[in-house]
Amino acid sequence: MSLFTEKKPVAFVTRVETFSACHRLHSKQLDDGENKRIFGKCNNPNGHGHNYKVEVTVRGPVNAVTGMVMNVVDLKGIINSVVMDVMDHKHLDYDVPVFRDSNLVSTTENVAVVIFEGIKNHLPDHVDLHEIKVHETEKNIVVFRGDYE
Ligand SMILES: Nc1nc2c(c(=O)[nH]1)N=C([C@H](O)[C@H](O)COP(=O)(O)OP(=O)(O)OP(=O)(O)O)CN2
Ligand SMILES: [Zn+2]
Repeated sequence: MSLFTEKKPVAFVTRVETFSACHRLHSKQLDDGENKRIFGKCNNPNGHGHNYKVEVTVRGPVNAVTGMVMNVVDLKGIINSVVMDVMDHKHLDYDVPVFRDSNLVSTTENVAVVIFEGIKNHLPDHVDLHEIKVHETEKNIVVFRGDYE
């Protein structure tokens, strides 16, 4: 079988970016005691910071002419506008509208969901957003693939 003559290969492409941000785990839906009990030291009003690593993985057919699912330069531009411009060197709870103006707690789970929802509609029609992986620390990592219960 020769390449591309019978079936189009489908590939996954990942772009990695890092950003620095601070936050505090605190739910507006809970009182101070419950916040302290659930979030412990992470509820400290002074907040704390992380160097987040975000892996954005898209899935699509490899174009027979360009050899690409999509140009990673274009993917980088999308990540810059959705993630870097919005979250880098920011306080997630006070500076990022989706957290500031809602009841969302700035957990890594919610950061991953926010990034997924922000990126998915910017992709070309033939490309799907497969996965967002957010490393809050080297030990704490969350994956979101767009699944809802
Ligand atoms: N399910 C989640 N649990 C926690 C999250 C989260 O996003 N999702 N986040 C935190 C805190 O933000 C905290 O920064 C991480 O806590 P921790 O792992 O305790 O961080 P340390 O660096 O202190 O960990 P060490 O064990 O000392 O290395 C908490 N929970
Ligand atoms: Zn934290």
